[in-house]
Amino acid sequence: MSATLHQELSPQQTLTENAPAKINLYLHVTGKRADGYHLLDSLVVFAGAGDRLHYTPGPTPLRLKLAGRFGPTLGADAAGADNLVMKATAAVQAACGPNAVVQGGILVLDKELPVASGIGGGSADAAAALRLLNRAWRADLPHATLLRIAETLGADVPVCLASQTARMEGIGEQLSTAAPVPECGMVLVNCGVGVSTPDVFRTRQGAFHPRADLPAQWATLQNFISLLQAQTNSLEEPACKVCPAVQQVLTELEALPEVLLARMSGSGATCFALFPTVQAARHAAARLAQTQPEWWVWGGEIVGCKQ
Ligand SMILES: C[C@@](CO)(OP(=O)(O)O)[C@H](O)COP(=O)(O)OP(=O)(O)OC[C@H]1O[C@@H](n2ccc(N)nc2=O)[C@H](O)[C@@H]1O
Ligand SMILES: Nc1ncnc2c1ncn2[C@@H]1O[C@H](COP(=O)(O)OP(=O)(O)O)[C@@H](O)[C@H]1O
Repeated sequence: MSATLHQELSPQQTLTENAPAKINLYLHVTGKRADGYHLLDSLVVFAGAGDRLHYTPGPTPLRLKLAGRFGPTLGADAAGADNLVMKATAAVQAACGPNAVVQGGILVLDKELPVASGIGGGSADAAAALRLLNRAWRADLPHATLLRIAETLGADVPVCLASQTARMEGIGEQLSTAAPVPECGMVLVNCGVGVSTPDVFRTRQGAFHPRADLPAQWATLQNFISLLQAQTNSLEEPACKVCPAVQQVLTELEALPEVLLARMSGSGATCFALFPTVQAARHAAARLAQTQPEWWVWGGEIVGCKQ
């Protein structure tokens, strides 16, 4: 957060929610609905990387300020009603009962995740706003109500609400529990080119991929990686056509020492790689950040790994 914003906030009153990046470890397009939306099957995890949303209650109206590395990318216009944070805020307000204490004040979004990049930053922000204002305004909306609101905000918002490893099907509304993934490290890389989700879905060709057969528990890290290697991201090939830099990112990730798997997340362009340890991932990220200083590179942990 910038020094100016810090001065506007009173730290004692400020509440904060993390908005972790969503990573699709595999993503199969399994079919297409009559309305043109594609059916998906995906194993979703959350990374230690993320945006942060801060809220300091105060007089109405409620304002949103953008900060962080990618705040300027989102643009000043994006601090209005179109921002998913403000849409989530309006939805919580509309659902509040008479005992809630709805206030104005200031929301500060520390935008640390690249925008329109396949890791659901906007969805994570919306989910963080739902959790944060439900708490701050003492709205006490049950999880089921928040989930219904989340579905109206975007296909990835429901899975971001709990921000825990989950299997995601339908267009994102069908969530089921998935076994915690074995402890490992992750690197995320974005080449700085925003990729349009509709363009990628339109470019996809060929047969649909089947629903994956997942075990109830992961026996070992090797077992986990082997199963992921047998899956794919159905959107990787079309994304490479829309944005050829994705292939370069994948090639660089595959060349890193100790890498176990490299793949694109969501509709791109962010790609991830898995490593045997968090330390190996951090070393690999530091190395890549040196050779590709223009890229956004992060290395660290997956949230909620099996210890
Ligand atoms: C692909 C995923 C996988 O997690 O991640 P991201 O790349 O966004 O991170 C999501 O399903 C993205 O869902 P969402 O973020 O809501 O997609 P939107 O941008 O609203 O969709 C834009 C357009 O893409 C197409 N679309 C989207 C989702 C889907 N399941 N089928 C589609 O055909 C539709 O043409 C839609 O109008
Ligand atoms: N808080 C937000 N953060 C990012 N994008 C937002 C936000 N609010 C609205 N948007 C819009 O949502 C679109 C998708 O953003 P994002 O969630 O980053 O994509 P993806 O799911 O592909 O990573 C952006 O192009 C942007 O215009």
